Amino acid sequence: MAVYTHVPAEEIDAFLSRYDAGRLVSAKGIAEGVENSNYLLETTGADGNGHRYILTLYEKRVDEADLPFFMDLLDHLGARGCLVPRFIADRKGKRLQQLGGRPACLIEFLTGISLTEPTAAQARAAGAALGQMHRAAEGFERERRNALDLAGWHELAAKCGDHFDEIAPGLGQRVADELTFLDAHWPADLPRSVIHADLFPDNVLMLGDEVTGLIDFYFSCTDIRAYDLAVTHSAWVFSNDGSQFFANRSDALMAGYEGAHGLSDAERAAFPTLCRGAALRFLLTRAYDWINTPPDALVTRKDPLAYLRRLDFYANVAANELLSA
Ligand SMILES: Nc1ncnc2c1ncn2[C@@H]1O[C@H](COP(=O)(O)OP(=O)(O)OP(=O)(O)O)[C@@H](O)[C@H]1O
Ligand SMILES: N[C@@H](CCO)C(=O)O
Repeated sequence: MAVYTHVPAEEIDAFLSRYDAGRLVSAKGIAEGVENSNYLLETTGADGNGHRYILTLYEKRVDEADLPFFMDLLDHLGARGCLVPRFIADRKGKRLQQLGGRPACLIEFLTGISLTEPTAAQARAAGAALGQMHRAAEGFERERRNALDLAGWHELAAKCGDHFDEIAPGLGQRVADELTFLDAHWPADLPRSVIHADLFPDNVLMLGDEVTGLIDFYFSCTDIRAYDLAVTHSAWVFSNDGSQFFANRSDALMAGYEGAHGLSDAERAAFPTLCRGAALRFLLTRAYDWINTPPDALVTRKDPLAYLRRLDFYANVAANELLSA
């Protein structure tokens, strides 16, 4: 589920009256996602022909002060041909509103479905879309620190403290050892740019093998560009529980990215380490949520061990198994 804030239809209709968007026909809470409250709105449309929008109410992890960064980024990417949803302005030009006591935005609806089990062809298309996004991001001047960088992982690990071993015996020591490895090996001088930082299959809308939209930029930030590919790799090329690695998906994702953007020798050399960092990042956020979300909460907790398995894989794999020729 992801509707934390329930807003009556009359309030949504009144909210819509500030926009050239028509009147509300229906509002449905969207079950997918865990971070924010999302509604799919059907309206009569400004021209009476009917229109769909996404209404997002920002919950715990999105800081309202960051929203202008995300808005400017999606404007920049959209203007350069990326299929990303724009934030819609009301008649006074305002895009950030308040609704149900939360910061709220009306957002362009994109068609397509989120995948749960991508094929190799779909992984190739996702790799290409990420590469195109990185190209389109060139020249974007704004910066946002990645709160979930190596320093952030240390902070998160310290917050989980003794609770790691409640998830799996020995997990605390494994995380500590991995942080020691990454402190010693994390690359310092690779190209940086704005990155998506969470391009999981559920954040890529597709029709068949074609990407129709990249969504959920709420972790986007400035960091090592190839780390974005490592995050995407960790999310697209394993079974959900992390126990199986699919070489065909991995080769396709990497080939898709290389065709659209390319990797330097230094980025290729650092790629296995970047993947270890990506696996640790999601292991840590999932472990933190696991420890801090009651088992009977409405939201489904994501399994941290699915990312421990990926971490083990990346720590042992030969680099050439990850990098297509
Ligand atoms: N612009 C859009 N167009 C069409 N559907 C969208 C759009 N934005 C969101 N959705 C739908 O809403 C769902 C949840 O959106 P989103 O992933 O942004 O939520 P979230 O709570 O921020 O999620 P997450 O847990 O992935 O961080 C998506 O899986 C998708 O089905
Ligand atoms: N993509 C994240 C959750 C949302 O950021 C995960 O699967 O852990």
